[in-house]
Amino acid sequence: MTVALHPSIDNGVKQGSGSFAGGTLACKCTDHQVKVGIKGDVAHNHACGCTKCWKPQGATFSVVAVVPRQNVTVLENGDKLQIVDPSAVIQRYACKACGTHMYGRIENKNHPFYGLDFIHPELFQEQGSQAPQFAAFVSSVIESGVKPEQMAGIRSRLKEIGLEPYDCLSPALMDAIATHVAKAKAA
Ligand SMILES: N[C@@H](CCC(=O)N[C@@H](CSCO)C(=O)NCC(=O)O)C(=O)O
Ligand SMILES: [Zn+2]
Ligand SMILES: [Zn+2]
Repeated sequence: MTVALHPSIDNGVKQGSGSFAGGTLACKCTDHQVKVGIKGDVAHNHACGCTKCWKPQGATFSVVAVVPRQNVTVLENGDKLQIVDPSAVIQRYACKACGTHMYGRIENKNHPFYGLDFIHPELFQEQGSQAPQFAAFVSSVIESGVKPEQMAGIRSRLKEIGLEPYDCLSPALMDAIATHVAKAKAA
């Protein structure tokens, strides 16, 4: 049986249009949906195996990307949003009724990713946003109950669909973090 990763990539990774102008994220409620407007395309879209990123029912990975925080606007039913864990680096705003994470925000101005919000592109009502580029925090799925002996199959399936598996972030993002830290130390 094929390993299930996430419904939006289990049948293969669908490439983005390359000209996605933005759209609206909607939560899973059947009425009074929380809606969040996003300007422009997402960046660094990836499958994430960490325990903190929101996954739809039954998924092993989340699919999460970043956008500039000024490109994120709560459009409807923002009163249903609450921060999942105020002590986390990424403050994830979730719908109180259905649990869907609508956006995650970093408030620490010294964090390498300050200024970027984390969103889940599968919640777009529109098609064409950037496709996932890699898989991050792959070993972390064990923390959610995946057996270590399943990891070879999971990594193999990720590679098969074109998502290189990493146990932290991609080399490019890890380099960006290290560069930020080095500059902060030098200052
Ligand atoms: N093993 C841990 C890893 C959690 C973790 O460090 N997650 C990253 C990536 S989330 C999006 O890629 C992170 O930056 N977390 C900060 C936060 O979640 O606030 C686990 O699985 O929990
Ligand atoms: Zn909801
Ligand atoms: Zn994550």
